[in-house]
Amino acid sequence: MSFTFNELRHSCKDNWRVYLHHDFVRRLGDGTLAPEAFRHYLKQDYLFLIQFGRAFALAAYKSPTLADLRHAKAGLDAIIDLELGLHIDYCTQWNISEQELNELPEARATLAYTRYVLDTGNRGDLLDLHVALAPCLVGYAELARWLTEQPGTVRGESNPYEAWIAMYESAEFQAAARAEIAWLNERLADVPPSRFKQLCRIFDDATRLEIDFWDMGLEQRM
Ligand SMILES: Cc1ncc(CN)c(N)n1
Repeated sequence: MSFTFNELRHSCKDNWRVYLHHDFVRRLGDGTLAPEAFRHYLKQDYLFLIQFGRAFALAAYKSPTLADLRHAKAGLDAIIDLELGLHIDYCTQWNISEQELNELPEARATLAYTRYVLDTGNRGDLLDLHVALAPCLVGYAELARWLTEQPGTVRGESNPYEAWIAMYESAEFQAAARAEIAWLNERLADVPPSRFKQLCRIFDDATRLEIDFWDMGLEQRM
């Protein structure tokens, strides 16, 4: 029996839909998201991305081959250079200083999600870790594509969140997500059904933690 990423995604299709089509995402798309909710999300996402950078570094550490090591490095580059670069620019535009970012406490949703992924990677193997990382990379790439297809999505300068959407629909980010899916498809082809079931649990856990992250942003919770 051979499994694919699509089957993994399908195994938690209801939570996957809630994650991708969350109110936070819809409001980013039509430009109606409260600026304070976005600021709260931005600040927490900065902290999130730092921890995810550590998780991709853990993937590099756990990589047995040069190909795996290169794949982990590409994920780390996507987080550190592409996403965190934009975040820091964004924070400047939204008057959030570097000092404020460095003094921020982590919200519970940030702590729960990032430490779940790091713990899964520490106690499991490289496949467990990449499955825990997948909703982050693959999910944002998919939700950017979904947003661009929605008739209610406002593009251009009249949407204050235009640059955010553009970053996730960019060729570089979409390519990083496709590379993650290809890597997962190769590994999933060899796993037995009992192992696939464990991986579905990890994927669903990470997807639910993404939903909590949107909720945290929308309700500006700590
Ligand atoms: C919470 C969260 N999840 C995913 C991404 C996209 N890497 C992000 N920036 N933040």
